[in-house]
Amino acid sequence: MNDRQTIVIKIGTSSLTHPTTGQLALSTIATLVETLTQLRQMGYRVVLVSSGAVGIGCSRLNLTERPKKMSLKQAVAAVGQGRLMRIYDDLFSGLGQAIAQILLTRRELMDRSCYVNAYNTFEELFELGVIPVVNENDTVAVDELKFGDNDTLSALVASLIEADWLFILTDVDRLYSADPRLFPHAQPISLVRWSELAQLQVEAGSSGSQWGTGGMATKLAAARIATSAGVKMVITSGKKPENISKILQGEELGTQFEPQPRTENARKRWIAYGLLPMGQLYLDEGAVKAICIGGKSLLAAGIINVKGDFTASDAVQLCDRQGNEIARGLVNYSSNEIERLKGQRSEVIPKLLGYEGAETVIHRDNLVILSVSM
Ligand SMILES: Nc1ncnc2c1ncn2[C@@H]1O[C@H](COP(=O)(O)OP(=O)(O)O)[C@@H](O)[C@H]1O
Ligand SMILES: N[C@@H](CCC(=O)OP(=O)(O)O)C(=O)O
Repeated sequence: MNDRQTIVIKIGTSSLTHPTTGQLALSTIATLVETLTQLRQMGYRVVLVSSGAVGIGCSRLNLTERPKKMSLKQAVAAVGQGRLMRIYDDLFSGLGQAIAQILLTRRELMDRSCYVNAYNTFEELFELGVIPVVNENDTVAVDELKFGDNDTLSALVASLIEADWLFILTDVDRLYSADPRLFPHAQPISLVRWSELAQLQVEAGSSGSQWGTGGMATKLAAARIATSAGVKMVITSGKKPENISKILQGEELGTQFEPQPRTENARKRWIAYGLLPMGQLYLDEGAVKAICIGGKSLLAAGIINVKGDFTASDAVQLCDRQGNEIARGLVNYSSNEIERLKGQRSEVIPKLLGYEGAETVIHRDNLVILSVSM
């Protein structure tokens, strides 16, 4: 019973194309389309995040390796994205399923009004019975504003639309203790509990093919984002898209990542995952306990170090003394001001800054806990 659950499916280049020739894996794509159409008809709200623009663009232009120069990669992606959507629209249309193209850059998720607008657009598409097909807008995404990989993009989209599931389809059947291509005795991992994820130790090497980008490291980063936002994430084989339906029916396939209970509202999720942090604040043990356990605001007295160059209202990462990220938040002061305030009691802020500023460095309403490293 899905009671209109929302599922996001990400499929990587390594599943969409042949690892050596770069040719399209048409049977895999067709099975994926059939599976997603069936799920949509069952009442699920379905989003497909699809890589492949660069890989398919290379194939179309007879390039034998993935471009390295940014401008060439963007040009090749522009060629491939059109063909990718043509392939999807031909197959989905054959089953009577309408699709939409959504191209995103980090910028769209950083601006609060854009974040809300993107959420509303997805909601309208779901009401129309459409399956959105999402990719990074490679043609315009510049380095400092790229998601970089579609594992991260898919996790941020799943958080944005408050998805119940995120399926990451790749060219291995699950996460292993090390790359099974290189370590034949690597141990399969079937379940990762929320409390284990922060300390999970695996050899998460790079991509298994020249066409992939993320490798397993970006999939673990995606798992941290998704599960923190209350989304259950599964890594499973892209060669068997039908596994999605089996997993939704309770079969324990692939690697399943347990989500933390969804407690944060949309605004706090935007703070935690939509914004790019512009710096770091390092806290002493008392401050970590106050914000993680006590749910309190961050005061200057608990700050031991500041890194980065940011202004008031920017997003920053909050780290413990060892540098482990524990939270994110919107600051009330610039990095230069916090450098002067750190370690000081709130009463002396007006004297130190020469004006009556906020009593807190980050108010608890603008603070999102990501993990508790006590
Ligand atoms: N610990 C690990 N467990 C499983 N696969 C791993 C691990 N470390 C590295 N890999 C490699 O990651 C690859 C999947 O990443 P990638 O090639 O980027 O796929 P995609 O294109 O689907 O994102 C696998 O083919 C595998 O070779
Ligand atoms: N936007 C890029 C995505 C790159 C990417 O993340 O690829 P992959 O690691 O195969 O999921 C493309 O479409 O090629």
